[in-house]
Amino acid sequence: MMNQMQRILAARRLSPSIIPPSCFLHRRWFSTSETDASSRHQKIETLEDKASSNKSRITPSTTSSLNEQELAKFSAIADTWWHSEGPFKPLHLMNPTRLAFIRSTLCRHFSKDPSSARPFEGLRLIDVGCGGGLLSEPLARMGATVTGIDAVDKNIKIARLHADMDPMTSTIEYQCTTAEKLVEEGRTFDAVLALEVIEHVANPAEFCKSLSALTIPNGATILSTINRSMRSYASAIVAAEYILQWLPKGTHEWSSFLTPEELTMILQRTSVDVKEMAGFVYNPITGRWLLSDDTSVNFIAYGTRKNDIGGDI
Ligand SMILES: C[S@@+](CC[C@H](N)C(=O)[O-])C[C@H]1O[C@@H](n2cnc3c(N)ncnc32)[C@H](O)[C@@H]1O
Ligand SMILES: [Mg+2]
Repeated sequence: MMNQMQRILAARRLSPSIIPPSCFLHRRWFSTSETDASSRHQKIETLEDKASSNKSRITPSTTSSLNEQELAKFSAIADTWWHSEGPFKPLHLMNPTRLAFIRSTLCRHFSKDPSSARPFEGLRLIDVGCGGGLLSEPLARMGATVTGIDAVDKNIKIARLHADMDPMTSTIEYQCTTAEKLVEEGRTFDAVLALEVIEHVANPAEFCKSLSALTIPNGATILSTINRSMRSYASAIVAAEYILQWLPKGTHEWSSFLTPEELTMILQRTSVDVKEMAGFVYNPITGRWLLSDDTSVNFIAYGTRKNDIGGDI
């Protein structure tokens, strides 16, 4: 019998029919100066041409993913990464739920035993935008060889200090750098994860291009973010920042959010096929996050990187 997780994942398996027409594209997929329809259209075609003419090798991104204003927000609260009641409380609470999705999808993808204590043994994972290492640490405990990168040096210092307190996590390679720089260095990983990062980068399409280039052919890519919906405005911004004050005011820009369809399309253009998606739903009574098929606010996506000859695993 299917358990709840399997049912959700099966329900969210994506078909190409959900890909929206280009008229629904969000302006932030493209550089902010290019807002007129014709230049947008040209940019889509250029991306498509590149994708089809060079499926096997994604050219490194020439655009920086850094948004200095966003980075300053994280730098200002870097000391609080491991305060479970501080500004990162929602991420602490979300961790078991997102790890359940990651364990389930990566174990299936790499034919690993999900009931093993160290199912990720032998896998090289990168946690892009790792912050203080909330995700990198459990991934290392699950046996993965983990690289954690973040554009904020203070975050990396905190992450390293914290990881060094436990021999299981002291093996994590932390670096203050960006995905695009690692692409230039020719680094690749079995799986690339970027959780709650894309809504803070300067150019989501270029950022995804770098994530794809960091993923080995037939590897896995996992991203989580916040949907651009009326519900997310009410809960992720009004409630979380102004009413409950879980997050500092101004943490999120609603217009920077991507819908699941937009994220799917961006990833598809960078040779990553989104296979599964799930929503995270907060239960205010239990104080827990649950995996759900409701992707209207928080959601997570798992995709596979096409292989060099254009096929899929
Ligand atoms: C909301 S936090 C998420 C942290 C971590 N991924 C997690 O979920 O626990 C976003 C992180 O992304 C980092 N970041 C933002 N833009 C980045 C970029 N272009 N390259 C690398 N890191 C970035 C920030 O410094 C911050 O630590
Ligand atoms: Mg965020």
